Amino acid sequence: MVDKKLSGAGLRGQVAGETKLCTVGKSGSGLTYAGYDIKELAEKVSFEEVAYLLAHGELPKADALAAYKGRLAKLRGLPQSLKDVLERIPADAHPMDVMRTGCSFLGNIEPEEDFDQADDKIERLLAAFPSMLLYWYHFSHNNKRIETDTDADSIGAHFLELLHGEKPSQLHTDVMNTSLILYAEHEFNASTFTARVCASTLSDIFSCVTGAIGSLRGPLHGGANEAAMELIEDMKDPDDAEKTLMGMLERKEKIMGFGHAVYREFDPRNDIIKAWSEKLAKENGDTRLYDVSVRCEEVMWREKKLFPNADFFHASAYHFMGIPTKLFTPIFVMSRVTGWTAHVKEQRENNRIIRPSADYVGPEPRPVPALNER
Ligand SMILES: CC(=O)SCCNC(=O)CCNC(=O)[C@H](O)C(C)(C)COP(=O)(O)OP(=O)(O)OC[C@H]1O[C@@H](n2cnc3c(N)ncnc32)[C@H](O)[C@@H]1OP(=O)(O)O
Ligand SMILES: O=C([O-])CC(=O)C(=O)O
Repeated sequence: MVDKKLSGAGLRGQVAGETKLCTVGKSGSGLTYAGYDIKELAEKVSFEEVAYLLAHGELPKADALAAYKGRLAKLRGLPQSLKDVLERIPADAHPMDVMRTGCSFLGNIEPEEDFDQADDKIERLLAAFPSMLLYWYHFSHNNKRIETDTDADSIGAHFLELLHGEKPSQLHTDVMNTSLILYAEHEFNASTFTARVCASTLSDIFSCVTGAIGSLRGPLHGGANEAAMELIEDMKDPDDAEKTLMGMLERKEKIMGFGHAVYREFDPRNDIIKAWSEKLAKENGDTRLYDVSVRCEEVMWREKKLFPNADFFHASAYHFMGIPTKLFTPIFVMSRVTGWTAHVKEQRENNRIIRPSADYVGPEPRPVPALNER
């Protein structure tokens, strides 16, 4: 991977701390979790193994994995007071706001009272996020109070089963597994940095994750998968896609799902999710969304040397699995909570409060005028 000139505003290229968790754009395919290449992880392991790796530094042995999955499965239920809160959130709320409120409320009723409870709280959040999201979704949209316990063997399958009310196919289970792996961790991205700043004040883990959800919500970060879907859904065919994009580029509009703050030539997660999107398109028997996405990729590279990031082909892949667009970014939360919380633990292990400085560009010192003189 070619080194990108990283400088300028947005703290770009500045080292803000150390991590053992992840490298972005350094070597090989450009993304590793605890030394493991993302491509190999996506091919060989489950999301739960990646979650364990991020929480504990090593991949689990078979018995540790079985115990971990067993614990997660038992933590899927929601307390009545949390269900009551979720029932008060209107159907037109953004589901990312539901995740943020759900996380924050759980921190009230099951608080982290001591840092040695961190692993238990991380497992609780990981297990409860899909339940929170879909309990709210079905109540607010279908007036239905769903049972959030399932016997699904994975978080991805649990999510799909709660969403659709039936067991997912193997293909859909595999796509969700890969998607959750791809989104799990990404060094000092904006939401993770938010979590680390919060952790550096020695705050509790629910506060760190609640803040991170707020940062992920924006369209320049996790919200781009939804924005990408809104872009491609109206494109009739590849030629229409090309025409739309050329117009947007001419008007200097941002194309969501393209570009990256660190990668320069490609995002290593793109090829992986793109391949799954193609498989899903074929299974669906309607490849329009996949075909227009491929044309968008070609046009953006030809015109601007911009490439799809992890979010772009996730849009079509999720759509093919019948996932409503507004639930796309919350799936990112269900996954990235593993990375965020691993960073919180890492920050706590070697902490100094994060407190940078600013260049002052305001007025020179001046006297305060009286109210009637302003
Ligand atoms: C999982 C994730 O969070 S991945 C990121 C998801 N976000 C998106 O997809 C939103 C669209 N993309 C973007 O806004 C940006 O590429 C970001 C926020 C991801 C990175 O921002 P930066 O690091 O500032 O981008 P970078 O320095 O590479 O930008 C270089 C130039 O390309 C332009 N550019 C970058 N991305 C895009 C895009 N998607 N569409 C159009 N132009 C773009 C920038 O405006 C900039 O032009 P300028 O120098 O004339 O201002
Ligand atoms: O690293 C970033 O800036 C954004 C990103 O791709 C991620 O968080 O997955």
